[in-house]
Amino acid sequence: MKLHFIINERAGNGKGKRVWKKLQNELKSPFSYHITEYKGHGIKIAQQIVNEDSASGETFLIIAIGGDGTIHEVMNGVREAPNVLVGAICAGSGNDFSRSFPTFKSSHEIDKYVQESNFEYKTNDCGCFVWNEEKIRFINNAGIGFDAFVAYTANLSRFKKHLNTLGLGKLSYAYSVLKSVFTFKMFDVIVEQGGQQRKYDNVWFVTVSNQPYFGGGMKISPSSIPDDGLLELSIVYNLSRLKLLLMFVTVFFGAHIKLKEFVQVQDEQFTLYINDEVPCHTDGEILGLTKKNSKISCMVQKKCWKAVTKNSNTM
Ligand SMILES: Nc1ncnc2c1ncn2[C@@H]1O[C@H](COP(=O)(O)OP(=O)(O)OP(=O)(O)O)[C@@H](O)[C@H]1O
Repeated sequence: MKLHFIINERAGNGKGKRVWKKLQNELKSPFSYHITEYKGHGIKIAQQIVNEDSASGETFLIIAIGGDGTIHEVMNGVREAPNVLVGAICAGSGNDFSRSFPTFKSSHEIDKYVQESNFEYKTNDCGCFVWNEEKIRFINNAGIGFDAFVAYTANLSRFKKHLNTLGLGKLSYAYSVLKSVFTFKMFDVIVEQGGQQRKYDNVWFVTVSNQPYFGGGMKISPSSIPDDGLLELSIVYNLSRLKLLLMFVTVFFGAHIKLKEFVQVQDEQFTLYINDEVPCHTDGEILGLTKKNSKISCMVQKKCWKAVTKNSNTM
């Protein structure tokens, strides 16, 4: 099996580089590797690998080394290519991918997986956000509002870099939540589902989930399963700033679902209508701001990618 690595050396404030350096020296299997040089580069590299290797008909493995953003880019480059398996070594700060999908932890695991003749994988769904007429895929979740605002604040934060340096990267999201609670402006949204429309006022965020976790371990959508052909849309609205802060404590345990200000619906597709400028993200990567009269379609893409799975006690 051909083995490719796509590495974001900057992920986790340099953890990507450290992880790759160690792995590179230890790997016994032949491999090719590609270092990302700018935001979005991971998509182009993955596309290029797929274009070059698909013709052979041979199965090949692409391993992303980085955080959720790097894995997100690799997935958007691979798309529905049938003979590609996707794996990851988590080297970011949030690493929500690793909470629902198996990841490699060592060169030994990778060597063992590649050498197996009967490599195991699981076919999963992903979500799609139609943004400016382009379909953007997400593996973990996509969101509009406060969670995107927090991701934006976290990505710009110098404090995040300091926390990463101290090995406390997971705290950076909590810090950004605290800061954003006092600055974020709530918005109104109309959700269309199954031909019915419902309006929500004073919304903090709308999150569409393919797996339970977001923001570095918060269990926003406990019932989400990445291969059930469905997405879960969660809305938090009409909540005071103080109660929102309390909610972010309960969300680590999934207890927030009992709040009357939390609504969740499940379906294959949703359409959102928004009239304000609100930040949006897919897998924590900022897409931009909605505009006046924005219409965002969101749908599941069933069983469209293959994730490496536990194999002979290796992972
Ligand atoms: N060479 C590079 N220079 C600057 N940005 C890069 C480079 N390579 C990748 N990126 C971008 O860095 C961003 C963050 O990457 P990633 O999400 O992997 O790490 P992280 O933010 O540390 O982890 P997490 O998302 O799990 O918190 C992504 O938007 C990615 O496109």
